[in-house]
Amino acid sequence: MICQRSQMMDLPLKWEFPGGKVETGEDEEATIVREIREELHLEIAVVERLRPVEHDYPAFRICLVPFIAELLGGELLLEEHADAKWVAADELDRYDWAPADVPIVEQLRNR
Ligand SMILES: Nc1nc2c([nH]c(=O)n2[C@H]2C[C@H](O)[C@@H](COP(=O)(O)OP(=O)(O)OP(=O)(O)O)O2)c(=O)[nH]1
Repeated sequence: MICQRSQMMDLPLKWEFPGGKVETGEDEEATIVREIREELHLEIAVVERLRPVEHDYPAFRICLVPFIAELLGGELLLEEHADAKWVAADELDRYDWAPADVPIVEQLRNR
């Protein structure tokens, strides 16, 4: 699943993999499960951790930790994003990605 950031967010209208920042005391897997629940109203189970990617934006550096997850349930409701789509791995390069995501798109396309 790919999501389009809203006009109100940083990196407006760029596509990303849904997620968010780790909170104090939380591990990375708990973060992705919580963020997907909060942002999309979906329940997931983590299946695999992919290679993390570091990226320098003009104002900050980010480390993105990508996961493959299984969808367990829920009804999709977009709390923050402008759009969400299910796309095949070979369609990922048609979207205008947040720059930090480009190496993750490559990892997925090469699997
Ligand atoms: N979730 C997510 N964020 C990404 C991706 N690529 C990318 O550059 N980012 C950037 C955008 C943001 O600057 C940052 C994630 O912050 P966020 O605003 O989504 O996190 P959050 O939901 O925890 O929000 P907040 O607590 O700061 O309001 O990472 C991506 O694929 N997914």
